[in-house]
Amino acid sequence: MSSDPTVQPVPASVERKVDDADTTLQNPKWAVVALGSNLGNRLETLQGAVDALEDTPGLRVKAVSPVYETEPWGVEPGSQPNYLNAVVLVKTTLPPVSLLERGHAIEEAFERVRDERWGPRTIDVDIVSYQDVVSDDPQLTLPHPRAHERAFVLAPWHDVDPAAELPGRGPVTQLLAHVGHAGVRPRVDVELRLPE
Ligand SMILES: Nc1ncnc2c1ncn2[C@@H]1O[C@H](COP(=O)(O)OP(=O)(O)OP(=O)(O)O)[C@@H](O)[C@H]1O
Ligand SMILES: Nc1nc2c(c(=O)[nH]1)N=C(CO)CN2
Repeated sequence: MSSDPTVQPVPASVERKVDDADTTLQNPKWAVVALGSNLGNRLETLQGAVDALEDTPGLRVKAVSPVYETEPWGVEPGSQPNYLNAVVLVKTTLPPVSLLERGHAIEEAFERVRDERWGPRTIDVDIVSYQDVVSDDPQLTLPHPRAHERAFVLAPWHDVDPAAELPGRGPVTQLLAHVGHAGVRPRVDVELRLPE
């Protein structure tokens, strides 16, 4: 019994939202993040992005792939410098859109300039997949709509998780066998550190 007029009942919709948030916080999800750089000190920038991801509240970097030297995909051959690419496996309590926002903030921190489609960039942070979420929202399409055709994503991902599957597309092993390794080669002379 409450006679205090300032105590309002909590609406069921608010209770549900709080419960959902609690469930998310107790239930970290796996996500796969692809990193690419073809301007500036590419390796330093990739490491900076890995460290910035790890510095994110609610996110832990669980695995960092080998680094690949890759030919620019989707543009005129020779029109851009080669990329360094890598893939990072993370466990996070952030919802997908917050993970995307964090990726954009990291791109901004590295002064990425967006002018042309698939233009050269200091850093690109793409959300390849978020658990088994499938979404065709253009702001955040999951899995990434072009990941299945990109050896520069599939090869490093396969290295850190050979049993991985791309939701709706199938096992990464099969997708990689289909696209082949042309234009991507492991850079065994360099590596990214898994933050401590
Ligand atoms: N899975 C995703 N990961 C990252 N961005 C996404 C994703 N799905 C949709 N987007 C949207 O795509 C927009 C453009 O992203 P970006 O500039 O990184 O594209 P891009 O890297 O040049 O090309 P691509 O999308 O082919 O990798 C972003 O602002 C973002 O809202
Ligand atoms: N090799 C390579 N090519 C690309 C890359 C990339 O990361 N690596 N990213 C692109 C836009 O996301 C377009 N083309």
